[in-house]
Amino acid sequence: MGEAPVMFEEDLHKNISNGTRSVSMAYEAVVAVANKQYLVGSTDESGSSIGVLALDQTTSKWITPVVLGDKPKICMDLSVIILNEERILVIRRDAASEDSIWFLELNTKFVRDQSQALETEVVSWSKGVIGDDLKPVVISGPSGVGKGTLISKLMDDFPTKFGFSVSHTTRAPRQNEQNGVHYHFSVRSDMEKDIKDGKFLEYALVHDNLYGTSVEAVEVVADAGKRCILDIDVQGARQVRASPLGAKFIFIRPPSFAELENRLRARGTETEEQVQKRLRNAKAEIEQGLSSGIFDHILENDDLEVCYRNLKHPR
Ligand SMILES: Nc1ncnc2c1ncn2[C@@H]1O[C@H](COP(=O)(O)OP(=O)(O)OP(=O)(O)O)[C@@H](O)[C@H]1O
Ligand SMILES: Nc1nc2c(ncn2[C@@H]2O[C@H](COP(=O)(O)O)[C@@H](O)[C@H]2O)c(=O)[nH]1
Repeated sequence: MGEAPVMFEEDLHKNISNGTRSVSMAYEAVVAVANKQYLVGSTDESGSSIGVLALDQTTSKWITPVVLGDKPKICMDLSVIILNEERILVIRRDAASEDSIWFLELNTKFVRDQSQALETEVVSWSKGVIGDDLKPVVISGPSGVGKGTLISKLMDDFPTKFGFSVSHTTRAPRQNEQNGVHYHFSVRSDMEKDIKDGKFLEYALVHDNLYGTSVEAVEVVADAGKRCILDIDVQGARQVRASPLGAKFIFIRPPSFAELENRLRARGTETEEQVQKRLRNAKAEIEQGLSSGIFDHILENDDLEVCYRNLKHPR
C-alpha cells in the first residue's frame, strides 16, 4: 500500500482529467493495489454514494470504473485497509455500526468476470454483515417444486424479517401476478441494456425467457433492514455464489419426478408445450442442484409443512 504519492496529494480536491472527462473528489482515501492506484471518496458525479476512481500506473490514465453492488453513502470520515490484492475494507467512521463496514472488490474473480462481460473496468461493493442473520437466502429448485409456496409462507409468517427480491423477467404475467410485486415485467431490449450497464447482480435465460435480479431489488430489501430472499434458477445461483453477496444457498428437490409433473400440471399456469419444456429443464436443474456444490442445504419438498419447518431451521 504505502503512502499517497505526491501526485495524489496535489490532486486532492482538484479536478482530475482522464482525457475525456473531469471529476473532482473530496474526503478520499488512496490505496495502491496491483498496478493501479484507487481513490475512494465523494465525487461530484457519484451523487449520494462514495465514488471510486482508478489510475492505471502503466498507462498513467484515469479510469472511472463501473461500480457494481449496493453502494455506501458518502461520509466525511473514512478509512481504507487493503485486505489483499483482491479487495479492500472501507470503514465509514461517521456511520452507525451496522452501516460502517464495507468491502470494495477490485480484482476478485467476480470482478474479473464482470469486467470481461461488460468490456470495461469494474469494481464491486458489498456491505459487511455482522452475524449471519441478515445474509440473503437464495432458493432454487425446478419449476413446480414449491419454491414460491414456501417463500409465501415465510413472508406471511415473518413479514418484518424477510423481504422478497422482485426479479425482472421478459415472460408474460400470469393471471393475478402484479407488476412490481411478483416480478418487474420487462421488455427484453430494456433488460439487455440494463444488464450491459451493470445493473444486474445475476441473470439467466430460463425456459426461453430472460430473468434477472437487479442490484436495486436486493438493495430495497436490505435498506428496509430485512433479510433478502431470492427465488432464482441454478444458473443464477451459480452467479450469486461467485458474487460478493455472501448469501446462503438452499435447493428444493421434489420427492419424485412424477410428483413434480403433477404439481406443475395441477398449477395450471402453463400450456402443455411450456410444461414439457419446464419438465425437460427440470432434469438438468435437479442434476446440477444435487451435484454442483453450490448449495448449503438440500431440502425435499414432500410434505409441505415438514419442508417449511426445515426451511426455517435448516440442519
Ligand atoms: N409439498 C407440496 N405438496 C403438494 N403440492 C405442493 C407442495 N408444494 C407446493 N405445491 C403446489 O405445487 C404447485 C407449484 O408450486 P410453486 O408455484 O410454489 O412452485 P415453484 O417452485 O415456485 O415454481 P416456479 O419455479 O415455476 O415458479 C402449486 O400449485 C403449489 O400449491
Ligand atoms: N436466474 C434467475 N432465475 C429466476 C429469477 N426469477 C425467477 N427465476 C426462476 O425462473 C424460473 C421460472 O419462474 P416462473 O415464475 O416463470 O415460474 C424459476 O425456477 C425461478 O426460480 C431471476 O431473477 N434470476
